[in-house]
Amino acid sequence: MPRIHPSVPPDRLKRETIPVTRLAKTAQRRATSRRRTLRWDTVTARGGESASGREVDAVASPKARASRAAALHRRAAAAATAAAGILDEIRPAPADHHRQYELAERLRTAAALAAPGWSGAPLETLAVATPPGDRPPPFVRIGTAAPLDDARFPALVPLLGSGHLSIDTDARDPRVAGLLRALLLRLLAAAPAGSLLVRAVDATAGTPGNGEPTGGTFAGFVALADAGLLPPPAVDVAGLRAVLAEAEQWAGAGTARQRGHDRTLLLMVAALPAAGATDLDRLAALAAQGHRAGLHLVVAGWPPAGRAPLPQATPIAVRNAYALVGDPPAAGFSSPGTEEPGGLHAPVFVDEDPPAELVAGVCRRLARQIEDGTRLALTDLLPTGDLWAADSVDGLATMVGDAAGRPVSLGFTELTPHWLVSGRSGAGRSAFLTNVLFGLTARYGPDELILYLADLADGESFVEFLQTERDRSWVPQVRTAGMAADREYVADLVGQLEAELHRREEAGRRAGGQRYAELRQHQPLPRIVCVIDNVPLLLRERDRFAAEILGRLDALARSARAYGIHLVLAGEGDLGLGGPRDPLLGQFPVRVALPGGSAVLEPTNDAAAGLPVGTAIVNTAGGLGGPRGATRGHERMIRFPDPHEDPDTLAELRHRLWAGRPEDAPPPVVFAGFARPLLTNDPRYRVAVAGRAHTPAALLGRAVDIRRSTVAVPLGPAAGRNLAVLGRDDEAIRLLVTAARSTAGHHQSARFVLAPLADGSAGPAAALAAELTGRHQVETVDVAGLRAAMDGAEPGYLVVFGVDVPDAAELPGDRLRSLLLEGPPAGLHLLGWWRSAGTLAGLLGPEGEVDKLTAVVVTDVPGSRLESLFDRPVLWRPRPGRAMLWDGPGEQGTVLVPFGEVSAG
Ligand SMILES: Nc1ncnc2c1ncn2[C@@H]1O[C@H](COP(=O)(O)OP(=O)(O)OP(=O)(O)O)[C@@H](O)[C@H]1O
Repeated sequence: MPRIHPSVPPDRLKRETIPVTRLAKTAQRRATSRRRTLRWDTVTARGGESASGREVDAVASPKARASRAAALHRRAAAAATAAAGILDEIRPAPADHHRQYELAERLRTAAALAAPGWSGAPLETLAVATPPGDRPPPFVRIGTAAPLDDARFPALVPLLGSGHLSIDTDARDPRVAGLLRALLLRLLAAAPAGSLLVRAVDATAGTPGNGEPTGGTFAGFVALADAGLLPPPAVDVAGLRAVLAEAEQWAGAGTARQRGHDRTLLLMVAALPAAGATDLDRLAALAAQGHRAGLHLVVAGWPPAGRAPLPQATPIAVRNAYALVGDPPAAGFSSPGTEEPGGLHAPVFVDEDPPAELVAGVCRRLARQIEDGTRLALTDLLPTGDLWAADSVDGLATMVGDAAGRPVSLGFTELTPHWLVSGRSGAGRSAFLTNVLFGLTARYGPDELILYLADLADGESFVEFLQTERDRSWVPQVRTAGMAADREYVADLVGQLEAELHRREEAGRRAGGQRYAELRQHQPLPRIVCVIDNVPLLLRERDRFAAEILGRLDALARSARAYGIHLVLAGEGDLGLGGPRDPLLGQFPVRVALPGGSAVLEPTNDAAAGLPVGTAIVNTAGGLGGPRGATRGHERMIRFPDPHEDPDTLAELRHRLWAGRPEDAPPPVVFAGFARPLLTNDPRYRVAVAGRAHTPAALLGRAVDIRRSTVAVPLGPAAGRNLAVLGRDDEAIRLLVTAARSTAGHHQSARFVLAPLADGSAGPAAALAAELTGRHQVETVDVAGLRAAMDGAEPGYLVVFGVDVPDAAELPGDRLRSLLLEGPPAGLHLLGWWRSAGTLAGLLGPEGEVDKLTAVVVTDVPGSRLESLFDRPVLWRPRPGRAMLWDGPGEQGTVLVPFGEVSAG
């Protein structure tokens, strides 16, 4: 049985707390005698149980009896009011100063033992860093008891683990509000983080008649809401009922031990709303039972009119200057049997409002500790059993996070084939996608799942899935990955998916109209997931290219769903895909809104407003909302882990996946838009220098495509097999040099005539000559020498730096033209650099068709200036590190990354 001052027997406390002054003694005697009178009167008025009362009643008429009863009642009420006033003024006074001091000293010592630190020390001695105890505190301080002005001790009450507390005045009285805040702060700060959950009822909070929202009594504790420790208070009867229902569930679940956890639920009622009798009954019933099940109540404003004291509660009565503390449940401040229960015989000055910064600091500390303690890890989203245990015939599914403690799974099926993921930069989009991709690759093996990954934003993406310098492992389901990808890369990726879709449709048709699941019975047909991040960069230009790719995505999304091909489009805002009614969006029923990602939800759905990083709204009905507050079966708010928090786990998982790969599995083909390919590393160049290439070719760079194809201009014996490099920048000169160098790589020995006609070209030409000399015949010539070489028609390569410089005017156009046409069949090819499109276009015959004369690679000349050359609109926006090649009739052009500079040796 809990006692307030364990080292001091309660009867002693009572006996030794004696009135001190004569005046006080007299006052107390008067009060006692008045109290007796009052009791007699009250009994008479209620039941007429005195002998005299019964006699009078026997002879009087009912009317007279009624009016006498009313008079008695009025008298009794007046006497009660007067007595309360007098009692209020009387402070129980101690009798013997010396013993009072001694006793107070002993009680202080006892209190320090019973309620150390947060639960009992003066608030001004506590700081945010003051450590909590190792369990919720059984006693808590409510203020300072002062039997004498200078003999004080902490007033403690038993609460958690044993009973409740009621206060006769609610939090509209600022002293009560302060006491409640102090009490709550002490309890929360003293208990280990997360061991004490609080629910609050506060009719002073909410939006009162003036329309101004108020945070109410516990506004300062708001930081605990996100941590789930103290949700916003119930402000009305509906809220009260919800809290009561939760508390009843808690209490109904049995003792903490039976529930299997040792958390305590504290229900703080700061001010009751206009509750009905049933609500009050429920509250009283909870008090009667709850303390055995780890539910404790602090109810301010109890008892309401006509109600009994709160069961199992220590009552506090607030008076003008101090409070009176009644006996705790099942334990008096006096020894049982010695005297009638009378509570603590000393006035108590209740704790004042704690400093706001102390409250805020403690709440932040708790929220942080809870967050740290409940933070999810990537491993929480991974399967617990074997890797690759799932099959994808009916769809793919993976855990994407947790909603209120329950795992949330999201999938790719025919009904939910494609996803849109939106969030502002830094909102955890990569984190979310990384979780999803690892979740999938851990569940579905390479024969069940293939991944294509692309990110249009600058920077390294998806590196966790790819080989790096230090770690040569990779995730075997990944076929290709494009980082800092150009839009041409994405167009090629879409082309790859279109081709695969076509292949699957064809197979289905050939098999008599079979769909995916049936087709899989005869052939391996992994599901394909293609993730494209930063989609707005794909559509930024709003030109023909963007319109075309949107149309292709739409068509792909429509048909691919039935053939196991799935798209995840991610980025900021609405991803540039158009308004919510855009038909393309209809193909994407799954919407994931990260912080700042509301645009992928319906405009009226504000579920994603104010999300913190690490959370998302997952909606499987195209972003559709629903009535506010209603449960939405199609929508969840999830928390998800930051997978990069534990790089070791990521690396370990990648190694496990890699170790399980099929023997011949090639690593993913990686395109990094910010990197320069090197000629010496190029597979086609290596084949050439090994003497295994059939036709000589000028190698220019790597295409911006998913295969990273080498961009080559074959220089066979057909008319027009020449190369014109068009541009004014250094890139153009470098391209010419690379073309010559790579062509040389195809020959054991060949003849190269270098003509550095343009200013500044002598240096590159000399370097090239030095490189080629030894193995090849190299001549460096001027215009006259070039003309001679043209006329001589000896097989070889004419490498001309500046075909259209003024000096070269001596080269007649018709001679050049016939060289381009007739030279190659005779083994003489021109690799020439032009600075403007006009002179090159001047070589065209009346029928145009530049491809008959030469392949053209362009650097910094925009498409609008190329129309005269190609005789059609050309889509080319020059940009650093990129060039475009047209080789062949009607060619759309291939965007390439030219090889970087490095010696061919
Ligand atoms: N679940 C999470 N919980 C807490 N922090 C997270 C979580 N996920 C990501 N973060 C943090 O948020 C920051 C941004 O994460 P991430 O790189 O995934 O975002 P992003 O939206 O892809 O950003 P960007 O577009 O700028 O690359 C990182 O510092 C990361 O550590």
